[in-house]
Parts: sequence; C-alpha cells; structure tokens
Amino acid sequence: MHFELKHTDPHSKARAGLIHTDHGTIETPIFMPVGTQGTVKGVHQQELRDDVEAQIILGNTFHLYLRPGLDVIEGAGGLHQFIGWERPILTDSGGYQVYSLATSRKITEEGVRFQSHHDGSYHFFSPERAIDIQRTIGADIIMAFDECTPYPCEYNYAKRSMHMTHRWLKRCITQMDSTEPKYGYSQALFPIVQGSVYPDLRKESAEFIAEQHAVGNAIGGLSVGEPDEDMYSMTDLVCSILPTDKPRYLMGVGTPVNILESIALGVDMFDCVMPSRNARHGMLFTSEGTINIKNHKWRMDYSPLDPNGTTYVDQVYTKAYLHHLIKAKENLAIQIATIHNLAFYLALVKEARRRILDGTFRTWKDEQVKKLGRRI
Ligand SMILES: N#Cc1ccc(CCNc2nc3cc4nc(N)[nH]c(=O)c4cc3[nH]2)cc1
Repeated sequence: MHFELKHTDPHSKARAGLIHTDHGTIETPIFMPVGTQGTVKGVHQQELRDDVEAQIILGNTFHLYLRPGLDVIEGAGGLHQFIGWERPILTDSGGYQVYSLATSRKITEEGVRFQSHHDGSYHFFSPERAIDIQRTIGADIIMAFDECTPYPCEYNYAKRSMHMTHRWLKRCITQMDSTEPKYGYSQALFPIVQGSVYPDLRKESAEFIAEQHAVGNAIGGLSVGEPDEDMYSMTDLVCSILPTDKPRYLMGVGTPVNILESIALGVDMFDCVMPSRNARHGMLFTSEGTINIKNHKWRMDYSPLDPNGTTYVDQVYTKAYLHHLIKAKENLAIQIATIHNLAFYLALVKEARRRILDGTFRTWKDEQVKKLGRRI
C-alpha cells in the first residue's frame, strides 16, 4: 500500500490523495461504509460498488472472529472471497469492540480476556493474536491492537492506557514483521494515536506513532462522547504532528459536519455506522438537511428522496413511498434508506475532494456546514 498526496488546499489543511492497494486505488478524502459482520446491512455488494460508489469497506475482527469464525473465512480464501467484494477492505483490530461490546472483559499487559456476547464463551486477544486474526481475515489495511481509552477518564488513567497501547503497538509491529500475508496480496498495518483529550498526551502519542514510519496512521480514542470541540482540537494537534505524506484515518467519525470539519484539519479517511444505523431508523441525510421520513409530513409528499441525490433510489422513489415502507416495517425501506445515506456520505467526500483540487474547498465547506446541520 502506498499513498500519493496530490494536493493540499491553500486555505485549510485539507488534502486530496490516492491510496494504492492490491485491491485497487482509493481517492481521499474517503468515507468507508461499515460492514461489521461481512455485510453492510441491507445492501448488496453490487449496489455498494455501483450505486453507493464505495471504494473501501470496513470489517470487524472481533465480530468476524466470533462469527462466522476464522475457519470459515480461511476456507473461503479470505474475506474478499467470502463476501464477494473485490475492492479494498479495512478491518478494525477489536480494541474498541471488546471495550464496547463484550459481556465481560479483563485487560492485562498481556491482552484482553473477554466473554462472547453470543454464547458466553471465553476468548483472549493479545496484540499478536489480533495481528494473526487479521492476517487470516485478509484485509488490505489492518489496525494495531490498542486500548480505546474510555471518555471521560482521569489524566493518569489516560496516560497509563496510552503507554500500554504504545507497548502493544511494538508487539503488533513485531508480529506483523514476522508473519506473511496468507492470500498473496499485501496488508498494511496502521498504528493508532491515543491520549484521550489531554494535549500533552496526544502530542506524546502522535510523536511515538510518527516514529514508527507506518504506511498510514489512525487517530483513535475520539468520537467516544467528547464534545466536538475537543474532537477537533485533538485532531488538529495530532494532524500537525503526523507525517504529511501518509494518510490519516479518524476512527468512528462521524456526522457529515464532523467529516467536513475534520477534512479541513487534514484527515483523509473516515468510517462511521451513523449513515447505515440512522437509515434503519428512517433518518435520511439530504443536501437540504436531515429528514425523519417517519414524520407524518412526508405521508403524501411525492417529491424524490433528494432532488440532488446521486443514485437511482433518490430519483425512482418518493418520500411518500419510503414513509409508507418504513411505517409498514418493509425490508425494502432499510435497503432504500441505507443506499441513500451511504451514497450521500460518498458523494459528500467526493465533492470535498473536487473542491480541494479546484481550490474552492474552504468557502464550500463553510456553506455546507450551515446547511447540513438543519432538520427539515
Ligand atoms: N449511529 C451511530 C454511531 C455509533 C457509534 C459512534 C462512535 C464511533 N466511535 C469510535 N469508533 C472507534 C473505533 C476505534 N477502534 C480502535 N481500534 N481504537 C479506537 O480508539 C477507536 C475509537 C473509535 N471511536 C458514532 C456514531
């Protein structure tokens, strides 16, 4: 994997680039739809490719390891083969999911012991194990095994947690360097910056991660309940330290406004369950603001989902129809709403990239931020 920085906006820290992987090239800034269990819920891989125009999707080590299990994925020849997705995949290492999902978990220097939320069985993830599991899943970009520091937390807790993540990172790098890809294409390891919302810890963590000279770097421990201002200030500080010639991935972010503001701070990659999760609850992101399609006001509104929408669902289906489907709890409702929201996120970052390249990003971003926050 290698990153080509094509252009940096003169009026902000926004960048446009290309990430070259063995499964194809990704244009940055990019949004990565989340396919936790090997599927972006409710959407076919072909729709992801052709209608959403997704360039890379996320899988999840913690979930895939528990179900369907590594034997099933390895037997298929890796996750790309198993799910029929030929473009790039990134897997998160499980650090965040163990912390947010496992029934019980015990963290020691060695790793994390946890109980499956499916059947109560006990499991153990060490940094080495997390790398081996991601080798078996076969994603193009894999994440270091870290502790996502909870928010809020005391300074000393954040410091101890960050230093353990740094020790775990060294173990991940050693394990990565002493193992090979299993399916014949290369895999890249991204380290993850921690340090909670403490500037001195964030600086120390960003400097430590930068010293590892990885092919890409992630910013973790954010979008965990902290105020947006803290997310932006920590992101700005970390991006000012991370190398400019490597992609920066801000994990778990976020709303359309969070994404545009973070692009302006120098972030290149994003993932968030929000567009797909909101879709399942009837919350649509549109060019004029957010819509709750369950609201009675849409019952006889025969206008398209989004007149400026980029995919066929935006033109073919009306607000009234989707209102009916979601009220009737029809499966098609989730499919239409999810394709719409994901296409909205991909179109947003695609337009941001175009604006960065033609030098109009800053004013466009400020206009968008005003519109996107509106509820209609
Ligand atoms: N709807 C919805 C919705 C649900 C959850 C979220 C928060 C996602 N935030 C988030 N994901 C993360 C993953 C992460 N993975 C790892 N390995 N490490 C992190 O520090 C980390 C931090 C994260 N922060 C945001 C929106």
